[in-house]
Amino acid sequence: MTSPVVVAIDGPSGSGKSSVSKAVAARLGLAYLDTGAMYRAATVWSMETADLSDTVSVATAVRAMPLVMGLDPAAPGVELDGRDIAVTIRSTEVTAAVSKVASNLEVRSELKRLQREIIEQESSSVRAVHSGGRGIVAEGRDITTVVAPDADVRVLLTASEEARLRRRSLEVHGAADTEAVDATRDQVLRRDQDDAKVTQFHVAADGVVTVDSSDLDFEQTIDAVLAVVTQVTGREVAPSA
Ligand SMILES: Nc1ncnc2c1ncn2[C@@H]1O[C@H](COP(=O)(O)OP(=O)(O)OP(=O)(O)O)[C@@H](O)[C@H]1O
Ligand SMILES: Nc1ccn([C@H]2C[C@H](O)[C@@H](COP(=O)(O)O)O2)c(=O)n1
Repeated sequence: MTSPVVVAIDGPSGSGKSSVSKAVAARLGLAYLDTGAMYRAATVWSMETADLSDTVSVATAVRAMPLVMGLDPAAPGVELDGRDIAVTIRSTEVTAAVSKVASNLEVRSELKRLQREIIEQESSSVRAVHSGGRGIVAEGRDITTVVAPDADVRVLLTASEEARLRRRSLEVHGAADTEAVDATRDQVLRRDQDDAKVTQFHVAADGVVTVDSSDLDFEQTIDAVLAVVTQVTGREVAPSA
């Protein structure tokens, strides 16, 4: 049995955090936590049950939010009050509003508490005895610095603005021409600007390893992150099938 490992990955929008973290978790047999999905779920819940312009009302709502995070990297569901909201949280409306909710410091404090609880649970040695020594890959904007600064492996996944806009544009519009890229700027660059007021994800903190994926394809980026895991923990990763 290998001991549990915690891998923390931060980075700006479109750098590949979610897709790369999921693949890394699957390759290592670890759980996967998408903390951005938690802020998005908090936004959905606040839209439904609070006044978005009132920070106290939003914080009160989020403290009572009936959220269940799925941790399977192959199917990481998000359940709110018994409803599957995996699609809803990716809507344009939620994406446009999420930075406002994420800048509410009381919301951040509550979600940090929940995130630490999940990371602790997935990496406790008690659980490891039963699960063959799991662990977790947690990704977001403040995991390496605030939520899990003591994680075994800490990675800042970056990419140039151009690469991030192109990737998001291809994903959302199926094209990366000027018009499609321009339509993507708000959800990538404006959001980063707003998010950077409360979190620091552009520069690696001390001890955090930067992986720049600007000139790497998806598979090369996964391999680069796995190489950091091996380098830091000594854990060998089996080649993909
Ligand atoms: N190295 C890469 N090369 C090419 N495309 C990539 C690479 N990494 C990720 N992608 C693609 O870029 C898009 C954005 O990736 P992803 O959603 O994982 O980014 P993210 O950092 O989680 O973004 P956000 O924080 O906005 O949710 C996806 O379509 C993904 O498949
Ligand atoms: N640890 C985190 C994770 C996410 N956020 C905020 C910033 C984003 O705008 C929003 C959604 O994240 P995404 O799904 O795009 O990765 O949540 C944060 O502040 N801290």
